[in-house]
Amino acid sequence: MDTTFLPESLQLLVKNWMLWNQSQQYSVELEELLKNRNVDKIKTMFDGRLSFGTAGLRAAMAPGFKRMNDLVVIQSAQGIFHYMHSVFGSSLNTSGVIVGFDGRFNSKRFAELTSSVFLKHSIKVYLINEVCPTPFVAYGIKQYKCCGGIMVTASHNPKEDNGYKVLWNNGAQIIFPDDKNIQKSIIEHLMPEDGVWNTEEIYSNTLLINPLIDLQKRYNSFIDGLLFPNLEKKKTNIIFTYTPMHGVGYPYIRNVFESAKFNPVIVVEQQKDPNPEFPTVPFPNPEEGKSALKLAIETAENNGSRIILANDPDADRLAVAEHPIGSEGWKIFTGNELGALLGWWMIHSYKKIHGKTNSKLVVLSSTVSSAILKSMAKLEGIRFEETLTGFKWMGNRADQLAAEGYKVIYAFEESIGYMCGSEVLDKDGISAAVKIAELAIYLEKENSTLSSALESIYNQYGWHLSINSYFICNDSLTIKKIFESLRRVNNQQCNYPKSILGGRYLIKSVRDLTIGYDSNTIDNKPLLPISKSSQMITFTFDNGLITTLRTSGTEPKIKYYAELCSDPENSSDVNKLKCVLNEMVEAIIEEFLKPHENSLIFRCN
Ligand SMILES: O=P([O-])(O)O[C@H]1O[C@H](COP(=O)(O)O)[C@@H](O)[C@H](O)[C@H]1O
Ligand SMILES: [Mg+2]
Repeated sequence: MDTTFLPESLQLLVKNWMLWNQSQQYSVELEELLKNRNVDKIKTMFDGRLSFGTAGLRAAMAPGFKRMNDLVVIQSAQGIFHYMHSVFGSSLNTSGVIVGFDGRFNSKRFAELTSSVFLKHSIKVYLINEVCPTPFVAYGIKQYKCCGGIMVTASHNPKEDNGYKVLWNNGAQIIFPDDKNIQKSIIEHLMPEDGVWNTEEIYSNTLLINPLIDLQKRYNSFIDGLLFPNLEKKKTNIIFTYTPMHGVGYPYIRNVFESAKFNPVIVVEQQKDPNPEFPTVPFPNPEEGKSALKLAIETAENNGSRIILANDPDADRLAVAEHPIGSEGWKIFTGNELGALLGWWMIHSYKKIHGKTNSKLVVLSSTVSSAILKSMAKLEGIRFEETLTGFKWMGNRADQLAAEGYKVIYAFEESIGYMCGSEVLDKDGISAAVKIAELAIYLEKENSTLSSALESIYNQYGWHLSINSYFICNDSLTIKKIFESLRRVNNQQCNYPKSILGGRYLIKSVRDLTIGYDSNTIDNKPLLPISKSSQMITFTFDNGLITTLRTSGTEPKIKYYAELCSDPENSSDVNKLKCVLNEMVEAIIEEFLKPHENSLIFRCN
């Protein structure tokens, strides 16, 4: 193949990739690109390497070192193996690793290649040999005392993408310094080792174990321990409709509901089996609301069901919709609202089982999530902590807190991610579905619903109104320009905006986690870790509104989050609060992000 038209450094990268790659599919794609002499595209695919973002490695499946493909998977697995070996030594052989995969194109193949790399080094591999939820890998690490785990998934991303979540021996996703050390180790082990391409051999290797049946049993007993005592779950008029969104969830939900003695769910027939084409949804992301839940709503209405449970395709997130009796339509709970409901229920369940709360209990949420959990914790005498975005932060913090003698009973993030208990140190859409179904049944017995329980929670702990959304932006220069225009650096000093709407709402403080500045701390250093490779600025206004603008670590998006809270004692004027929130969010978008000027792509629903 002719590569001479490429700049020399890029030529070398493409040649190396061709030399090491043995996958027919990706060579054909590369040939096509070379034939078309698409230098810019080739540069974006080859120049650099995939790095660990909010949830591991994630990219489109295509040739190149910056894309997901067989070679990049082998290189990543080799990097992980060698780093793990340097940390755990020979105990890695016996403790081993656990590997899972979702139902996307190539996921199984990537999991087999990963297993092959470890088996070549005589490391025990627990390969979950059916598509499985991401939380099963997190749970399995702790159960089998593995040195780590890998889940091949791109969760809710478009069908062209795939990804690689890497978890450490504590059962949480990797963070600094392990992510940086693995990245370094990958670069030191780029050449595929002998025999790793031959995935057929893995199935005759005695070090390969399929733990699924045993793992499922153990997981069911974990769920048993989470259940609210003495709640008769079969005696209910509630029928739950469930969709796994063409992903992995259905057999697992069916199994867990049966073992926890719920009535079976009604499943959305068209979406019940894994399908990498995600044919019935524009985006396989239950966070998208109505557009993603259309078929679930139809199924529910045809079956007299008034509650929908939806997992994202790797079943680590949960969306819920309710059609309260007598109301006009469906209420799709936001991630924050569901966070409040589950938080309240986890605390309430704890009190029911143990009599009362204590100061060693902790709840966690990410810094872009609603402060409702913080407000609840304060009134309930429980410790609260916030972390950066993504469960890798909450999982690891929960682990540290456990080592300090605390008990983390719940963690959540606004992007419909929930961790009930701390046996799974990651978000888990299956246990969250069980807990929310249980709450709905409990409330039914009290003549209440999820929607009215939410209202009571806000009346008790203060109203917390939030608006979160995003713009799509595929151009990194535009993103840079937007955030630079917010910093307006002059003489090495940042000049962040001081107000919006011509001074109507004043900004009280600014935290910039990209450059490591916080106007609120004595030394101006933020309390949370900084990340130079992603953008994230938080503004706090003098009326209490907190807004964060950040770039996604999993998709080409600029996300914005805003919340305005009322005092628990003074929550009467909710409508006024809503108007102020809407007005401010509109102004923040127009003045800070300038979507038209910057050609940002609006969300489609
Ligand atoms: O895109 P980002 O960086 O905002 O990240 C998004 O996706 C992450 C991974 O979710 P999943 O594991 O289901 O893909 C979430 O942890 C995060 O809260 C969410 O904002
Ligand atoms: Mg997911």
